[in-house]
Amino acid sequence: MSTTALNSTALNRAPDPLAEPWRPAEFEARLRAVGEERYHDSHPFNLRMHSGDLSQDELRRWIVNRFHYQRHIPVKDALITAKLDTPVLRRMWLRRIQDHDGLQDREGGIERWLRLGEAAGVHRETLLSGDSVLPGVRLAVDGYVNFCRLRTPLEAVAASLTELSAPDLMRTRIEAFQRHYRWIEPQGLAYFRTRVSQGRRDSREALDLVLDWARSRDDQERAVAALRFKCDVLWSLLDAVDQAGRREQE
Ligand SMILES: O=C(O)c1cc(C(=O)O)c2c(n1)C(=O)C(=O)c1cc(C(=O)O)[nH]c1-2
Repeated sequence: MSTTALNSTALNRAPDPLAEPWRPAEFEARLRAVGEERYHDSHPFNLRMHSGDLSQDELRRWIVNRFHYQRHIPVKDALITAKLDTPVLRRMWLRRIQDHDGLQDREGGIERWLRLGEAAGVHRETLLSGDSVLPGVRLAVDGYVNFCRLRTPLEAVAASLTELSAPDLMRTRIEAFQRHYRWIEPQGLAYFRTRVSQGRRDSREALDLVLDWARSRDDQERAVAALRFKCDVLWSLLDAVDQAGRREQE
């Protein structure tokens, strides 16, 4: 990611009241361009994952640290749900919480991630304790949760639009795991399989809301900036995981 790209995360810039809103197609293209430019599928750690270059320790470290992100997704979705003012919208967002938490014990995305850990030889107690979560990962996840706590519903929902790019990444990841990391038991990949269809549905719904809500140019620019910020969250998380591995090798 270039420095210019980082500096353009203009979350607090002054709005230009005279700026014309972008037409819906242009607005959508600008949102999608953010993902193409800075989604974490092109982070060096993900590239190494996909080409089979990660050691068992590195992959396990990623699973442990990514669990910190996973377990906070329903927390940030609860914060968003509290900002939505109709039953239809709250039901829509509540389903996301249920996708992760399940409707009962031993179900849902968090449980599937715990099983991914077990399939890779990481005890669920290790994941649940959170003891080995890296400081940079904690900060990145806190950043995302607090963003959704403090910003408008439009910005919080726009931040979730990284999920436009997630289903393709899930498919690449499943293939990479099957080819290069056969020591992980295949049933552990259920998390990623489930996210392909969930991510498609969630991102479609979120995109429709953002296109509908952001009518002024200022709102549209805020939505784009929110999505850039979220890309930075995912990128920083992987930076922390990547650097911990490099430190260990020194
Ligand atoms: O593994 C990934 O690369 C990845 C990325 C993202 C994303 O793009 O935000 C999510 C997920 N996974 C994921 O599993 C998930 O449940 C999820 C929820 C959200 C969100 O912001 O609401 N993003 C993502």
